[in-house]
Amino acid sequence: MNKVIKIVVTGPRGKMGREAIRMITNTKQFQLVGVIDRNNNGKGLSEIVSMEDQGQDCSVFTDVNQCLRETKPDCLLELSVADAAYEHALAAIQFGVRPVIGTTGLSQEQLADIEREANENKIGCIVAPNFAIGAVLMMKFAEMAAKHFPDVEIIEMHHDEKVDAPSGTALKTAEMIQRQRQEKQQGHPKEIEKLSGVRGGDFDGMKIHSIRLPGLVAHQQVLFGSVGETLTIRHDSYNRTSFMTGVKKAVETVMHVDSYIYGLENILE
Ligand SMILES: NC(=O)C1=CN([C@@H]2O[C@H](COP(=O)(O)OP(=O)(O)OC[C@H]3O[C@@H](n4cnc5c(N)ncnc54)[C@H](OP(=O)(O)O)[C@@H]3O)[C@@H](O)[C@H]2O)C=CC1
Ligand SMILES: O=C(O)C1=N[C@H](C(=O)O)C[C@H](O)C1
Repeated sequence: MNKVIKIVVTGPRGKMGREAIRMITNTKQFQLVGVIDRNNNGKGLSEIVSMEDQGQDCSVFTDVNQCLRETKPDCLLELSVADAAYEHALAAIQFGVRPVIGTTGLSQEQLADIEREANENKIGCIVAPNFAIGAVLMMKFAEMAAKHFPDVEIIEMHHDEKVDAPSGTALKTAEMIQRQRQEKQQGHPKEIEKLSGVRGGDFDGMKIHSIRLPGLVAHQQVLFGSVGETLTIRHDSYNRTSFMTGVKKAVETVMHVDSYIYGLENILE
């Protein structure tokens, strides 16, 4: 019989935190042992979120070290904001707890620190800018296409409560495309922006555009252009259950690895 995986979730009142708690509660081999919330220290989870369809109650902690010391989890599922995620992940590694980080917006330096600490301490750690399987495929397909189409623009579209722009997915997509694409500065060399920012953000010569609107969840198009043709690769998350298959896979996998992994594509068969 598989051992039960004990999990601490950060950001439990958030959109992803609530969805993840629901998934954990409904997964036999997972056990929610604590949550980390910047408010509500000492309360019970049922006092801060609706437990309608959720069975497991647990304690709420504000201090990450106290939480990890008292609950002794196997895995910390990080779903809050970048700076808190950085602090939580480093603390988890020090306690021998494996982080699964879905939070986006961490700097390259923050990610490099987490990678170094995980590898030096031989603690499994998975950072996944997007847990949706379709989004991972979109990124892989875009990487394949970039070999043949060096002209590319990324348009990511999210709900207007999102704090980081561009999205973690857009950045990861650009990084994957960069690995295959021959170096190119796109557009007209004498292009003039008559309205500042109108051409989007520049990532190694390709453009990323971020749209924020109520009604959206998480969507991305990768557009490639060539002579007389375009190719559009698009993914849509219509709700946050779309991320849960990937979260589950990452939590299961992190228990069997002893180093840092960046991107869900590296753990999918
Ligand atoms: N990898 C993936 O597939 C996905 C990743 N995400 C990422 O997950 C993260 C969370 O997204 P989402 O749930 O939509 O966001 P929400 O804003 O709904 O939730 C964020 C949670 O983090 C808490 N929080 C905010 N600031 C801090 C802080 N300084 N310390 C501790 N906790 C804090 C908030 O509490 P409070 O109410 O007190 O502010 C809230 O509970 C984002 O980075 C998002 O980009 C989202 C979807 C999918
Ligand atoms: O904030 C979100 O909602 C999402 N964030 C992640 C990102 O920044 O890419 C993943 C997904 O796009 C939803």
